[in-house]
Amino acid sequence: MNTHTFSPVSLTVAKFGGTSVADYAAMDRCADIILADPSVRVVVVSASSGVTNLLVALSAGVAENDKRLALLGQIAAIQYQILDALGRPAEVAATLDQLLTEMDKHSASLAHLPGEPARVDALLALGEQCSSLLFAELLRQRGEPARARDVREVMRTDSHHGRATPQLQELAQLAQGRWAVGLNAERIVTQGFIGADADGNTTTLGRGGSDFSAALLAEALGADNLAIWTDVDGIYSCDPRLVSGARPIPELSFDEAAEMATFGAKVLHPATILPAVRSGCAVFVGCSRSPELGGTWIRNQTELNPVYRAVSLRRNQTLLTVHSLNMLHAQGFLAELFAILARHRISVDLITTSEVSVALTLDSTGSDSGGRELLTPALLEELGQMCRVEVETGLALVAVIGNRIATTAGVGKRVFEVLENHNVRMICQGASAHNLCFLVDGSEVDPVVQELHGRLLEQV
Ligand SMILES: Nc1ncnc2c1ncn2[C@@H]1O[C@H](COP(=O)(O)OP(=O)(O)O)[C@@H](O)[C@H]1O
Ligand SMILES: N[C@@H](CC(=O)OP(=O)(O)O)C(=O)O
Repeated sequence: MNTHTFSPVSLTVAKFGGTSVADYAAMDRCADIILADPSVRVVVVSASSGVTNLLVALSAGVAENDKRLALLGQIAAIQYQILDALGRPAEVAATLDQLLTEMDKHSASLAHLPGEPARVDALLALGEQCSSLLFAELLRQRGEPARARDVREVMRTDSHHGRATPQLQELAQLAQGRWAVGLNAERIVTQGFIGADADGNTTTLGRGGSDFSAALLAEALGADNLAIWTDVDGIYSCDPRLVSGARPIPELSFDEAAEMATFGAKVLHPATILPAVRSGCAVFVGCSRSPELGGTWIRNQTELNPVYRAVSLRRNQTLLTVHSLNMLHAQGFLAELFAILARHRISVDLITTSEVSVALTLDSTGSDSGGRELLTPALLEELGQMCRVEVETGLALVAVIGNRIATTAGVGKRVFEVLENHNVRMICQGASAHNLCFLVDGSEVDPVVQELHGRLLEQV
């Protein structure tokens, strides 16, 4: 990242993801980045890599005590590696032990009452509490005034455990009142992913939610820049783990980045862009292991606006199709359908309609399973009273992202040539200038994406 672009009075919120704080060496590299940039006053960390997954496994209720203790042991080993490298300072060691004891207590309780939402959130939140505690100590040992502060002091949410909604006004008031004043004196290290409701109960924002937390804090504090430090040197034209010809994109518009995140570019949580757009904060994505490689800047406007920018994919998609002859020439059917979905807190993602059926995918942001769990028996029963319902799982959503997609001749032909031998289950095109997307069977998606990327983005 070019540190010279920041004036001394500007404010950057920097977020470091799980791999960036995976162990002591990784955390130490993050400290280099922070110390090189005086504008970074708020540091948001995720749990060390692997810890949230282990906590999720515990939250499902591990009844066999040996197995439960083994999972706790794996978490403790990750945290103690860092604590040991820090020389086991007594106060930090004592606080870490308290957090690990809480993990033990909550996981023991969930072994008998699996999935209890408030307790699950209390358990999941402990990963970020451990990493922020250790990272603040590391910064202090590097000679930098820094304090771990509990994000629940400011990150007010509703009480919807597992997928809480931030309360923006309260968050802004609390962040301005409690954090803004002291920012020049010491850097704040805080937790992504977690928040608290008005009664002080711990909540979480959904899997991968630390980017979102950092964007919300940047907005609440009026930051100039939000830096997302991760394990890739920017946002690529496709997931580099899947497509070897994918290339980093130096500059993206907010619109393009939002589409990419929504349609599966895991490097950015889908909700990250909106707070940045609202507050006019520029977003940088770079690699904490190799900051010298630069990264992607996301801004309101970009110099280049190519038709084809990227291909994204989302696995594990669920398609809900509702059929009813009552829909024929009727008024209000869709309104009723959406009212039911809204009552069950389901946000519709893609939608296509015919005279007698509606097919839709679910917004599965923050879900590990593509939103399958959102289709509760109560919802299906209510829908079943007004129409015939079909649920298909195991699909994958592919999105071609760029500019003027809906108004450029030949886009459909180039995309669908690749799909000649595949069954396309649903197509959405036309509503957005920035994407064309379709569903295919999950087992076919890798070659489809590789070939599409090759044709649209690798051929000159
Ligand atoms: N278009 C893309 N550009 C870059 N990375 C992508 C893209 N799509 C998916 N990814 C994946 O996102 C990963 C980084 O996201 P994530 O693992 O959530 O990071 P962190 O733990 O830092 O939050 C990368 O390792 C990469 O495999
Ligand atoms: N630790 C949380 C939140 C998060 O955003 O993590 P990461 O930044 O490593 O994706 C999770 O794994 O869901």
